[in-house]
Amino acid sequence: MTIAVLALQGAFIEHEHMLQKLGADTIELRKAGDLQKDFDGLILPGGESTVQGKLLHDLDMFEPLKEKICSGMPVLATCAGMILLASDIAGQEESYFGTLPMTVRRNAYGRQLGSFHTTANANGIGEISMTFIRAPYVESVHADAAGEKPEVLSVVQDRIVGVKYHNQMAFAFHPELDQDTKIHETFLGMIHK
Ligand SMILES: NC(=O)CC[C@H](N)C(=O)O
Repeated sequence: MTIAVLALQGAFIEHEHMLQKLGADTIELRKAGDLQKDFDGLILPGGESTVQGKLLHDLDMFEPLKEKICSGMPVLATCAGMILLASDIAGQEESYFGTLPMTVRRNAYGRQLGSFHTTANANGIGEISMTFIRAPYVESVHADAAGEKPEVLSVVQDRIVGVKYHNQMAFAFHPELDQDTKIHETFLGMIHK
């Protein structure tokens, strides 16, 4: 099983290490040509969504990646990655892939509480440790054209921080920075080879 990790900016190496620990092969997506390679799942890491969004367009990777997500490629998105998937970003005109019907709010915990650590439950995954770094949260999940809403997986401080919608799973925190491999294991379980 080969997982492609978007490696333009941010915390991608940590995802690769975690996947390798679980026995998956990894490749890095750095340029449009890398999208020709064979892979079974995609990771959109944390970092800075505005920078990642701009690079995706500049490098002509945006449309082909969006197509893969729309055609069912399993995706695990963390933090900035979650912002890239959201159909709506509060207070901001621009959105990116827009494949996950929800409104996210960026840098939503204020300056003082920009980074924090907690432990909470994620439905179907279990109790996990969560590291938030200038994290977004999900303000609301929306019904799609078929009337279906993303499943809320996790809530911290009354805010939605984990969702699943068909092939897309997104978290506001950084599971790759903790020892716990449960989220990555669950993601690999979404891939049927
Ligand atoms: N740790 C992160 O990925 C932070 C996300 C970042 N604040 C953004 O808006 O893109």
